[in-house]
Amino acid sequence: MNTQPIIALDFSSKKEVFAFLTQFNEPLFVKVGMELYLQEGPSIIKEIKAMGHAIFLDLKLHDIPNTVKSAMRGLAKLGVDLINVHAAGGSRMMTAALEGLEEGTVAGQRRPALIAVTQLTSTTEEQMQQEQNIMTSLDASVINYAILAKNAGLDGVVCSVLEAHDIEKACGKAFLKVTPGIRLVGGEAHDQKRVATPNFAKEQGATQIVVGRAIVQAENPVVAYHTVEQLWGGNQ
Ligand SMILES: O=c1ccn([C@@H]2O[C@H](COP(=O)(O)O)[C@@H](O)[C@H]2O)c(=O)[nH]1
Repeated sequence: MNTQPIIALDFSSKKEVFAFLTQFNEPLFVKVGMELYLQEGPSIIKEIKAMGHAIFLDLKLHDIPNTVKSAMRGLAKLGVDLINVHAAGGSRMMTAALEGLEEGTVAGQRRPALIAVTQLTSTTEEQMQQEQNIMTSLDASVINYAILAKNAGLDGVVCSVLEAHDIEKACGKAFLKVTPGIRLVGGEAHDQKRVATPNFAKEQGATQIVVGRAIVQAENPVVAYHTVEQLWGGNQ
C-alpha cells in the first residue's frame, strides 16, 4: 500500500478540488469523503483518478450486511485504492463488505483495500463510555474492533496514532493502521480529540497518515504537504 501522506479533500465542489490539486506537480494520495462524494457523485473519482492520484474513498459504510455488500459491489467498480466501513456494524457486515468488493472488482484490477473505522479520532474515552455505553478503556475498544476487523478478513483499520502500537502488537505489522487526527506542532486540534504529529505517527507504527486542515487550510498547501511528508517519511 502507498505510504504517501493521504490528503483529505474536504471540499464541497469539483471547482475547489481542482483549484487545490493544480498547485501540485506530483501524484498524490488523496481522500474523498462524504462531503465531496455526496455533492459531486462518482464522476469526481473518475476525474481525480485520470489526474494520476491514488484515492481513499472514505464513506464509512454502516448498515445491514446485505445493503453494505451491494453498495460495495457498486463502489468497487470505481477502482479506488482504499475504502472503509464502520467496525461497529459488526463482523458479518464487514465480511459482507469484503464479499461485495470482491464481486465488484473489475477483472484484472486490484481489489480496493478494505479498512474499518474503530473509534473516531474526535471521540474521547469519557464520551465513548457515556454515549456509547462501552465500559472499557478507549484503547481496549479500539483493539477489540481491530481484532474483529482482522478476523473478518479486512486489511486494516482507521484509528488514532495513540492506538497504532497496540494494534500492531495485536494484529501484526502488515495490518493497516490508517491514522487521521494529524497535526503539526502548535497546530489547532479543531474537533479532533486524539491527535499526534506525523513523526510520532511513524514512531508508533502507523502505516498511513490522513491530513486535512493542516495542509488544505495552510497558507501554502504545497509547503505544508512537503513538511508533513518529510516528518512522516513513510513507514514500510
Ligand atoms: O476517525 C476518523 C475517521 C476519519 N477522519 C477523517 O479524516 C480527516 C481528518 O481531517 P483533519 O482536517 O486533518 O482533522 C477528515 O476528512 C475526517 O472525516 C477522521 O478525522 N477521524
